[in-house]
Amino acid sequence: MDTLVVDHPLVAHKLTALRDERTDSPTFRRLTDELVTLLAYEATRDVRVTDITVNTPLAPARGVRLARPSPLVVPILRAGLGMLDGMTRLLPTAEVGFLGMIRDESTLKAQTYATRLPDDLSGRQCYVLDPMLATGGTLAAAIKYLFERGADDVTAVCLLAAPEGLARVEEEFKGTDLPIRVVTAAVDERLNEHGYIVPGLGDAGDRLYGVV
Ligand SMILES: O=P(O)(O)OC[C@H]1O[C@H](OP(=O)(O)OP(=O)(O)O)[C@H](O)[C@@H]1O
Ligand SMILES: O=c1cc[nH]c(=O)[nH]1
Ligand SMILES: [Mg+2]
Repeated sequence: MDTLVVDHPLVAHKLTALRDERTDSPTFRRLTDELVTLLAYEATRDVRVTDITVNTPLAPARGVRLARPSPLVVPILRAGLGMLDGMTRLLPTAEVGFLGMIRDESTLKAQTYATRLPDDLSGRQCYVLDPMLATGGTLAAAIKYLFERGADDVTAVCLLAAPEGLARVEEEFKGTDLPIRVVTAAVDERLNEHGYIVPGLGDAGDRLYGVV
């Protein structure tokens, strides 16, 4: 598994504002959207393209277009929804599939409560969106699900990751040669006793959409 921490002053600036407990929901949603666009630029560095030629008003020019089948973007509900627009702004022709997952806050185990994805993901490049990679249980289950359906390349785009979560995902897929990448704005210090990322930014879903 490859991990890329996007080192850029604009990313750091927006992430700092996102962490601030005084940031309200509308601002949190806007900052998430802006941050994802910056992360998506790095996350799509290996997006597959096909060589094509177009005619300019002067002459033929060689270039590329996104290869088919188009990439599949998979936000993990609920918090991952806050990242969808920022990602599809860069990949407007991508298809979007949905995975609804929630972590049981007493056992910290992830449960899947909704799936809406193509059955056959053979040959698909997938981009999983979830702001928080904490224990890694949610992301590991999501990646497993996509590979079981035939995906051959998965990139996860996160806002924050914990070292424990990165180690867990790495461990789960150790010994396989499945291409997995995690792109994140930062790797924080640790998890606390409740499985929250410290210093983190709190509960991303609640900060985006309110406490339910
Ligand atoms: O790495 P893990 O320990 O599995 O935790 C991370 C998960 O927790 C959060 O979702 P949550 O379960 O709070 O659902 P929500 O998006 O509906 O708030 C977050 O968005 C991840 O999906
Ligand atoms: O820090 C954390 C951990 C899990 N889920 C969140 O939203 N935040
Ligand atoms: Mg939540």
